[in-house]
Amino acid sequence: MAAAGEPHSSLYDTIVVGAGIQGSFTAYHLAKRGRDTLLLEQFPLPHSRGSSHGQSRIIRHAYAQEHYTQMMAESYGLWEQLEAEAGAPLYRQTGLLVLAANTNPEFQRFCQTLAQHHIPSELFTAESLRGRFPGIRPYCGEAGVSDRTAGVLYADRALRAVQDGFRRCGGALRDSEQVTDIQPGVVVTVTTSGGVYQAKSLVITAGPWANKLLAPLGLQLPLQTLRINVCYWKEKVPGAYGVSAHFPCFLAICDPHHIYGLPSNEYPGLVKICYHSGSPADPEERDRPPEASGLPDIQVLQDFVSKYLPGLVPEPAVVEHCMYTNTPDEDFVLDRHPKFSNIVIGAGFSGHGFKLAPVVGKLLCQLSVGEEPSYTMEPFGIRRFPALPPAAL
Ligand SMILES: Cc1cc2nc3c(=O)[nH]c(=O)nc-3n(C[C@H](O)[C@H](O)[C@H](O)COP(=O)(O)OP(=O)(O)OC[C@H]3O[C@@H](n4cnc5c(N)ncnc54)[C@H](O)[C@@H]3O)c2cc1C
Ligand SMILES: O=C(O)[C@@H]1CCCCN1
Repeated sequence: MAAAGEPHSSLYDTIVVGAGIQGSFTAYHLAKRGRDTLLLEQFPLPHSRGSSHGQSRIIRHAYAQEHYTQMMAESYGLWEQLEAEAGAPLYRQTGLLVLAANTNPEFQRFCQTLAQHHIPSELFTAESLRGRFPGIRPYCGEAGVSDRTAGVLYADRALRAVQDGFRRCGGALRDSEQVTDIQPGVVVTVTTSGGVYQAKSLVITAGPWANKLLAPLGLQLPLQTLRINVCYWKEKVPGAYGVSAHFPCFLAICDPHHIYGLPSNEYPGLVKICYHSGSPADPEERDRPPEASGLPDIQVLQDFVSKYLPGLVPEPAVVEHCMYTNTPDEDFVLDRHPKFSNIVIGAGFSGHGFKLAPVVGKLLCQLSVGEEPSYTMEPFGIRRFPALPPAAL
């Protein structure tokens, strides 16, 4: 292998830009198939500047959109396989409770998808919720549906495991190398802060930096990058909302944005509860306070916690930060560049892509080797966005 700064003497089969969970899983699948693969990451690993860091993520079959529930069947199997390879637990089953007014159409779609796919689940009324989950104070007319298969993924550990798996299959991972130029062609030439590399195909999985890399390639996707406040709330009685007390993950369908939570586990005595939106932010200046008055997300969460979860102190005890990269419909972008077919793009994971990364990585791998993808790619195509500047294509 060439040292940093020297040109690689041979041609890679594929270069993957961005070692978040999506790029790392793509590289893992490519290397497993024996492809000579280089995974490039701009920051030293591990880092907390993108979207894949932190202790925990929700994993669930439950989705209002059937295409994700379908993909999750395979994703669970691939997570198990990675767990066996890593020899360390990567997730813990806790169950998930979806909460909403029983007339809510999105809630009804969750119920339908769970039933159609025979996912073990249970329906709750406000009364039965109160009986089963004394830590929750449901309002009149509220309903719940559980997904018993859901749980928590240990995110940092999972990211490390997939990168280790990639290396074990012979893949090359170079961190602290920022991609600064991409020259398309039958052979793609990639220049980084540390060297120049060539490959037959390229996969761009750059998280909130996606549009920055795509601009010189004549493409701008309708992506919005948001700074998310990841809030942890103190239990009045330690463990009352914990995994050992069988408190589940939850997703409360609220207007305009959902609120979700994970039982206390990673930080003893603290429950993670977040707002499924944030303030627009450039990933280069993520923590700069927004100029106009930002989203009142923490206030909304405080109101929710005081009304709904009486066993928690209604003020966040710890706040961490993470980035969402949202598409207008919150479906992912998994497609080839419209002009350069050997450049594949994975972007816009809209705050729900971690659990699906094993399948996303497989699909991006299939696209880059020219194989028919295993799922319908209709929801994920670039052409669904009507406002793409035609000059770009
Ligand atoms: C607060 C929060 C909660 C979430 N909760 C859940 C959940 O419960 N369940 C779930 O399934 N999903 C969840 N998600 C979503 C999930 O974490 C993301 O969808 C996923 O991490 C996106 O991964 P990514 O690889 O696309 O992006 P990233 O992790 O940002 O990776 C992109 C990488 O590309 C690198 N890069 C960018 N530009 C360059 C360059 N020029 N050269 C080299 N490298 C470059 C970046 O440094 C970065 O490491 C959550 C996200 C957040 C923020
Ligand atoms: O992907 C998930 O399961 C969660 C749901 C709520 C928003 C954040 N992501």
